[in-house]
Amino acid sequence: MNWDDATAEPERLVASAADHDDQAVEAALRPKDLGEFIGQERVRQQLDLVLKAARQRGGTADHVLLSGAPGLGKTTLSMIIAAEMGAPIRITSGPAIQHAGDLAAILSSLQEGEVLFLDEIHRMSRPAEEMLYMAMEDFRVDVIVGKGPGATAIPLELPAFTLVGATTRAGLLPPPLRDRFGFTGHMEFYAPAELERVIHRSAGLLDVEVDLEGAAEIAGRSRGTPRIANRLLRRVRDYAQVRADGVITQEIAGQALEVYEVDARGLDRLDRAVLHALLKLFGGGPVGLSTLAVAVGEERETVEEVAEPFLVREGLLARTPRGRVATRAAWTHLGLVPPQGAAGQLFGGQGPGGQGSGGHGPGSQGTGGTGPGQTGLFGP
Ligand SMILES: Nc1ncnc2c1ncn2[C@@H]1O[C@H](COP(=O)(O)OP(=O)(O)OP(=O)(O)O)[C@@H](O)[C@H]1O
Ligand SMILES: [Mg+2]
Repeated sequence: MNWDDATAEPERLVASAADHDDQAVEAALRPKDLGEFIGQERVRQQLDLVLKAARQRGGTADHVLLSGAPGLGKTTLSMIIAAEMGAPIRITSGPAIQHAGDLAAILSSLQEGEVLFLDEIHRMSRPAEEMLYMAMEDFRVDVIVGKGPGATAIPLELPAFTLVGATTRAGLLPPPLRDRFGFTGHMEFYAPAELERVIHRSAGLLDVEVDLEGAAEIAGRSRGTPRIANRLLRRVRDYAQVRADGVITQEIAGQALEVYEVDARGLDRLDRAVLHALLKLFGGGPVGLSTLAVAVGEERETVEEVAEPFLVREGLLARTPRGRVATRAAWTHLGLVPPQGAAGQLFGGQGPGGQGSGGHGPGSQGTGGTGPGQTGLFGP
């Protein structure tokens, strides 16, 4: 399999970016209004107020910026904003707008009150971005006609519109752009119980039967991401249909995801290969990224950008100035016992496996430290 670049990521069942198959079904699975949208309580409540207030005033809603990891529902929410405002929506993306002229053409063709959804807004070109500042603030743009000393700026009035910008990297937005949004919603990863609701809802729409434990099993492996939950549900459905009576139970979900190599915590083959190398070959680290990548037989970038973010988020791996280090939870997760004196065993991490103050665990011999991370390399 090819993990070499970002485009390879969707080949993974646990990739957070949409693949071809997702695109085909996502439209059908998208919640249509705020009431149907699961989780993200804070963003949902705040947005509800913003939209209700705008409706009461009979005006257009303030510009909205949505930030968060792929697959958490930014596109879905932008469509909901338009639906709640009873407004049409125009969808485009930062990379599609390379020239200011492209943006001017879109803006000038908007209807009054229309929602303009600008996905990956952090990837817009500079000149387009500058044009957007004025458009957002004054509903006006200056279109430059001609070149050099003869160029003139022709002011163009725009209809009032609501810009909904989406980005996976809010930090990459220039402050002047960020400041022009009236409301910023930061989307968080979903709790397992919320993902269970997503799965039950999607199962209903896909006409699949799933019981409570079956949904919980899939939710636990979905990395906090509705898109992954929906994808795993579809794969488990296949298995249930071919190998069983079509009903998704805990047992069926577990068996199916074992076939697809997605483990109980949502790690796939690549994630486990990285952890396995770190633990078995380097005693838990610290080890440099390049060395680790060679051991896994992958590119440095693949390990760093594809596997590590989730491992770090899960508290299984830590990036330290001395190199990559496995946490206690990593040893537990792979069912391994840390060797004596390994640095990795002294790094507690925050994972559920990182208990280790009791003095009887495999990693707590010796030094009398009261908790993980207090001795050895990472001690005071
Ligand atoms: N809160 C939610 N409730 C139910 N389903 C959801 C929710 N959020 C997302 N989904 C489902 O997850 C899938 C992905 O959502 P969406 O396309 O909105 O993500 P995104 O944040 O725009 O991702 P990307 O950054 O890749 O564009 C959709 O099929 C949608 O139905
Ligand atoms: Mg999207």
